[in-house]
Amino acid sequence: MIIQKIGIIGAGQMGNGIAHVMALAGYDVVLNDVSQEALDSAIVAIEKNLTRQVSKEKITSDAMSTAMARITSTLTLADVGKTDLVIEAATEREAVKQAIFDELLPHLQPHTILTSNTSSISITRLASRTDRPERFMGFHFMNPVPVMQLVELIRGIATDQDTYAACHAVVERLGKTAASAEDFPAFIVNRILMPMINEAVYTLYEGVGSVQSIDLSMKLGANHPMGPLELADFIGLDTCLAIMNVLHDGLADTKYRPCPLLTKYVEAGWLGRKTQRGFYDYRGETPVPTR
Ligand SMILES: CC(=O)CC(=O)SCCNC(=O)CCNC(=O)[C@H](O)C(C)(C)COP(=O)(O)OP(=O)(O)OC[C@H]1O[C@@H](n2cnc3c(N)ncnc32)[C@H](O)[C@@H]1OP(=O)(O)O
Ligand SMILES: NC(=O)C1=CN([C@@H]2O[C@H](COP(=O)(O)OP(=O)(O)OC[C@H]3O[C@@H](n4cnc5c(N)ncnc54)[C@H](OP(=O)(O)O)[C@@H]3O)[C@@H](O)[C@H]2O)C=CC1
Repeated sequence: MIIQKIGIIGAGQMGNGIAHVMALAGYDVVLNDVSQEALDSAIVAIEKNLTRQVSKEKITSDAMSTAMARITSTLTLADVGKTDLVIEAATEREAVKQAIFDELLPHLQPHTILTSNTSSISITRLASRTDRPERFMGFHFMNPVPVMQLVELIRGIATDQDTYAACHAVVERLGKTAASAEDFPAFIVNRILMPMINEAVYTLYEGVGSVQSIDLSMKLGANHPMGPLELADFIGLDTCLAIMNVLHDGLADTKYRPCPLLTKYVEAGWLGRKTQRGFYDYRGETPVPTR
């Protein structure tokens, strides 16, 4: 099947990154969110990130303006229904995603493929609540989307081969690489990455190291591009906690117990970069550790 028009639900850091790479690859994009403010900030972020690519001579300014012209934004989910492929990238809460699908389904064309960028939630369970489990799958980008090469593709129990092949072809047109993951809690990347981040928070909680020494150790001692606490702030502490809860509930093993300190930060609304405060405070010129 030919995919040309792509609907993206949720215009946060992932939604805007997905819109960016899709438009640059020549797809028409319809970007949806619940607030005009979120849509406006997404367009500003896409412009800024494309400009960065132009200044580094990765893309031409013509390619940038063509890509910007391919993106339309809307507050109405019905507009998203008129696309060939929908990628849901709203907040990592199952109830939020299910409510979106309930509202979207009556507007979808019969051929539309429905996918979720979820970091952890069961694709089979999300699909079972829709009218098209065979045309539903996980389409999991990594952050920052314009930079990271990988996309995890996750089949639910009912996903058919045509759907998988169509999504795989989109990943190839983006110039990215697909890895196939089975539908178990948090799939591959987050099954491995998130317990490491959670362990870094325990290391802080138990006083083994400060924010700075933990991040420095993993950057200089294990050659990670970002320390685990810096990365947690980058991903969003609410998203990290949500993923740990899915692992803990779904695999019923205490090794996935979210660190109480991670819960405390989320309860404080200190969600990392997106709220300007997390394990670091980003309100000044340079990030300052909060512990
Ligand atoms: C939670 C989940 O479900 C799954 C996940 O996504 S887990 C998170 C996965 N992501 C990671 O692990 C990211 C780890 N961090 C990194 O790889 C790097 O720190 C980073 C790529 C984010 C930034 O790298 P850096 O060297 O510190 O910064 P910087 O030099 O500014 O950026 C590197 C390149 O990316 C580009 N870049 C960074 N962010 C960008 C963006 N949003 N849009 C476009 N380009 C971007 C820069 O222009 C730069 O390009 P060049 O190499 O051509 O110069
Ligand atoms: N952060 C990361 O590193 C990664 C995240 N993901 C996944 O991508 C998804 C989005 O994450 P991320 O972009 O980081 O989150 P953000 O918090 O940055 O963005 C989520 C966006 O979804 C919006 N939203 C909430 N409810 C609805 C709704 N009913 N309809 C439309 N939009 C809605 C939010 O609006 P408001 O703010 O007003 O609530 C917000 O703008 C999650 O499933 C996450 O697990 C996947 C890979 C990496």
